[in-house]
Amino acid sequence: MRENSQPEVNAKWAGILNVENIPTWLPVVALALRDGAGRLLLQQRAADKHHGGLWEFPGGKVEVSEKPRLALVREIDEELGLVLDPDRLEPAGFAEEEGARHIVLFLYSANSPNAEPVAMDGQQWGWFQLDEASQLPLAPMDRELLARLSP
Ligand SMILES: Nc1nc2c([nH]c(=O)n2[C@H]2C[C@H](O)[C@@H](COP(=O)(O)OP(=O)(O)OP(=O)(O)O)O2)c(=O)[nH]1
Repeated sequence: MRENSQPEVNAKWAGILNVENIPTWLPVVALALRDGAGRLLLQQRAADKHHGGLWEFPGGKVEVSEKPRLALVREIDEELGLVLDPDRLEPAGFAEEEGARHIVLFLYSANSPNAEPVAMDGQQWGWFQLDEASQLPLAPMDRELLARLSP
């Protein structure tokens, strides 16, 4: 960028460049995976993490330069040993959480009648009908998204 002789103009550009370089929100992707009986796979967050002990859709943060659905394929492989086809992930809504970090959670859905998940991080997980899932202590965004899923 060419230096501008006016200091206030330089300061304005510096501000714009800062905004571009510092993310103001954290993109997270998660999966509403259903088995052959229409049950949802949910897992419990580790006690020492944000929303520790609460139940969530499996998934995680989207890394820089990673496309959302490929980030989800990576996370599901890492967490549950399941390899998904990115083309079979359907957008299923999103939710936002204000806080020290502003999180936007993008939910995708997929069906996998014969999935055999493995808890790669030793986390608790299970298949739940929608009414059973709503009885769990869920992370706030997950409760909101669960309510919007069709039966
Ligand atoms: N993966 C996932 N994360 C969720 C859900 N609901 C929800 O609030 N979150 C939050 C928890 C975390 O702050 C963030 C996702 O990060 P992550 O799953 O990679 O968790 P992490 O252990 O690396 O997170 P952290 O220790 O940095 O808090 O989104 C959900 O359904 N799935």
